[in-house]
Amino acid sequence: MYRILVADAIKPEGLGPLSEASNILLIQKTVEEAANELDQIDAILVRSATKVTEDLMNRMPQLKIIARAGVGVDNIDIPAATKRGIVVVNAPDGNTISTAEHTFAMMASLMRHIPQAYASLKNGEWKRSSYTGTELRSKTLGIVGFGRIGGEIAKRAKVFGMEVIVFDPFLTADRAKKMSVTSLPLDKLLPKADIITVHTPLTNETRGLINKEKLLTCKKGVYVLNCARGGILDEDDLYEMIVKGHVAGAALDVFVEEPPLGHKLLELDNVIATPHLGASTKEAQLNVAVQVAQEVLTYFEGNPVSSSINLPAISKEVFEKVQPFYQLVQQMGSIASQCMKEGIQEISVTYAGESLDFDTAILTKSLISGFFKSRVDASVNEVNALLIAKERGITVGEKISADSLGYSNLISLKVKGDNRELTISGTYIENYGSRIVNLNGFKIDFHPEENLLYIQHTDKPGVIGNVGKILGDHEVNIATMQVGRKEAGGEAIMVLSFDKPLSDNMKQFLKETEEITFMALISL
Ligand SMILES: NC(=O)c1ccc[n+]([C@@H]2O[C@H](COP(=O)([O-])OP(=O)(O)OC[C@H]3O[C@@H](n4cnc5c(N)ncnc54)[C@H](O)[C@@H]3O)[C@@H](O)[C@H]2O)c1
Ligand SMILES: O=C(O)[C@H](O)COP(=O)(O)O
Repeated sequence: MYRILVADAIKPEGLGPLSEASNILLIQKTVEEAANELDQIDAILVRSATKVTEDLMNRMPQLKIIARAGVGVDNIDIPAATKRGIVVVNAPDGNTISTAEHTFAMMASLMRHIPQAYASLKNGEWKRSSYTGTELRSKTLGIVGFGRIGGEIAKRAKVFGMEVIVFDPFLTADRAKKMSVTSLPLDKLLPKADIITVHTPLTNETRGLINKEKLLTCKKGVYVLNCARGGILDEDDLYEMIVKGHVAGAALDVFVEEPPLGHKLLELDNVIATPHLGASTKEAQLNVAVQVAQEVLTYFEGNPVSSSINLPAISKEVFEKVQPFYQLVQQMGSIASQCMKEGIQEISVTYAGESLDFDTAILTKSLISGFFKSRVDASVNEVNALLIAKERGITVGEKISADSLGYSNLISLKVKGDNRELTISGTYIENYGSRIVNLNGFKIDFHPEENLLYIQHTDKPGVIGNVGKILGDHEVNIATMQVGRKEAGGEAIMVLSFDKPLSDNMKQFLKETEEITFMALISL
């Protein structure tokens, strides 16, 4: 049973797939309320309110996945999660439209003094001339951070007859052209814009990105908006620039400290604000809840997630291509690890075949995690597998080969240890499943089952029969048996599978067969 803590207000209607799963228990409590059961929690679902710190992770030793029902992950300590092998996922586009619409509503409200006029009217006043506004048409809008939300704002601004200039260091010329916006460096954008709106994530680079020095380069009378994250616009500097009259007004949905009770910016008449409402629509909340519920379910079903922050992101199309090989590579890694109980120096993986024509990095991570699972105490998965390999001084390499030896796909692994080397190749055959087709240079063909025994021996009459007899004498039922050899009378291998795990004692009995040169019990 997986225990999932829903620590913030996430729309229950969107969590249907999780609440319906028989192996999942949803616990709707804050971190404080769940203090006594944190050590049993497998997943945590949050919005921006709960801070998922390293300290909290230390109190949650079973935690496997953190799901952010929204975009910004600045409330989650990603490096700490990565180190512990905890997957972090978010809902990258579920609230894009809502936030873009909110920003636009804030912009119109700011320019037309709607909140101030409304408050005045409610107060029994009728001050028409005090609230003369400014049109949006023909104004230049500067968008800093031109991702999903920035892009949606640009589309709306164009319809309002605004000129749109943008700054985003990662923006391609192609996307700028497609979106009909002018891309400029920040120092060129700031003096040109009548209104500036920021839509970057909060990172070390963007914290204080728009500060006093930058605001002084803007037009006198500029309007600024922050519906992204508190701190991208430096709050103290903004306050000073508004008080001095250089900035005409600001619209803020987010603050460094939330709630910003008693904040000096809120005392200014030309600052309008909302309590972090960008994503607060019925639609966005349903979208983000559905997205993270699906991701968490996918994760607990043992499949690769598609919107992970600390794993390479994969699209639905790539996900479908990756999925058949995902378990195969983990099993190959695990077989190699259990056959090589010694210090390892190098692991190299080769991918061949047309059906592997995608970024195979996720498969290599899955393979390495399979390799380490039986070796390290720490929880190991695709998130921290490469880190664990690096910490242990193991070189991991990945290559593509044109030669798939007639298979539609072929994944080959070579592990170099202190004393010996091991090679293993596997393929995935549609409607047939995973097959191991080569082990240590021996052609073989077996399905990686749960309980396996690998035997290397001299090819002599009677050896196979002897192994069968010893197992039979001890009432061990062989489910399948595959044999392979390079040449008659040379070295040969057997791979046997069983319905139940084989006891270590059996290994002792089998060792008495002098032709056996190597043996490994494998459990997958
Ligand atoms: N107010 C709200 O309720 C609300 C809702 C959703 C998102 N957000 C915030 O809005 C941010 C943007 O969301 P999005 O969905 O558009 O994300 P996104 O990832 O699609 O876009 C962010 C853009 O910022 C750019 N960027 C990164 N560093 C930059 C820098 N130093 N200078 C300029 N640009 C930089 C990136 O290249 C990217 O294009 C989120 O990170 C989140 O913090 C707030
Ligand atoms: O980053 C986001 O998705 C927004 O800031 C929304 O935050 P919320 O889920 O706390 O409303």
